[in-house]
Amino acid sequence: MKIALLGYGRMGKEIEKIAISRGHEIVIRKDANDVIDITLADVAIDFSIPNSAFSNITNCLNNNVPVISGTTGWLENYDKAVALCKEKNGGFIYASNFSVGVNIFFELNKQLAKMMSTLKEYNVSMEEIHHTKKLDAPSGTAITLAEGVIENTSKKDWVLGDETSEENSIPIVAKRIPDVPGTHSVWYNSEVDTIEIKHTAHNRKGFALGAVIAAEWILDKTGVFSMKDVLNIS
Ligand SMILES: NC(=O)C1=CN([C@@H]2O[C@H](COP(=O)(O)OP(=O)(O)OC[C@H]3O[C@@H](n4cnc5c(N)ncnc54)[C@H](OP(=O)(O)O)[C@@H]3O)[C@@H](O)[C@H]2O)C=CC1
Ligand SMILES: O=C(O)C1=N[C@H](C(=O)O)C[C@H](O)C1
Repeated sequence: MKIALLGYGRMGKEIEKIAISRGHEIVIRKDANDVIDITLADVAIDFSIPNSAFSNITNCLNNNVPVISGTTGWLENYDKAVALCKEKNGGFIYASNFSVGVNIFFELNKQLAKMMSTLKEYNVSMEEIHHTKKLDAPSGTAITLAEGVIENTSKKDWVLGDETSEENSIPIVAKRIPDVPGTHSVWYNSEVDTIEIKHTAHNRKGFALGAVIAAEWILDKTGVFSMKDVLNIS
């Protein structure tokens, strides 16, 4: 499969290694100002920056190239990307986190939220820790975790910061520490105890492998999908 890497930074380079090891060819490596012909690729994988993800995705969909996006911090335009994908009968997957482990963790988080939903003595909060080069906060993964809690409890939204006076908001603390690939914790605190679930990425290989698996999976499909579809998690 001929792959376009839209974003050739930390993730683009990690994806390249895994894609080549699985027998694929990288035909485009695009950074900020590079002009490319996306039609050279069978599939595109976008791990770029918040300001460029949407234009990269629309370029793919307008040219009938299925696209996987892992870029975070651009979701104000997600619905427009979905609409364009449907209009063009294209293929599109966005995931805030492509690793198998985090996608299992997302399901665990939803199950736990369901179990905690009637226990009013517990307060839910979250923390995400990433490297200091990260542009967005909170992380896309933390937002997905918060959405999982909101779907299953009376919580209505999330706020960035360690405290909220809003009973219906989930506080998310974002910490930046050199070289941390990504650590996410969800806590339920009561006066008597704490329940904690935590996912720690040891490196970027899991994100990259998930993105390549998603690209292989979408090649012969049209529609808007999630990593849950790719991994067949029920
Ligand atoms: N969903 C997931 O599983 C994961 C998501 N991410 C997300 O992926 C994104 C990238 O992360 P990471 O690789 O660490 O970041 P990097 O900063 O290392 O890489 C981003 C790259 O995008 C390039 N870029 C800038 N503008 C454009 C453009 N218009 N088109 C294509 N590329 C462009 C930058 O080039 P230049 O240097 O020239 O500006 C840079 O090389 C982030 O949003 C991050 O949050 C990260 C890990 C996992
Ligand atoms: O920027 C990163 O590095 C990461 N970003 C994603 C996010 O915002 O959740 C996924 C992963 O945690 C690494």
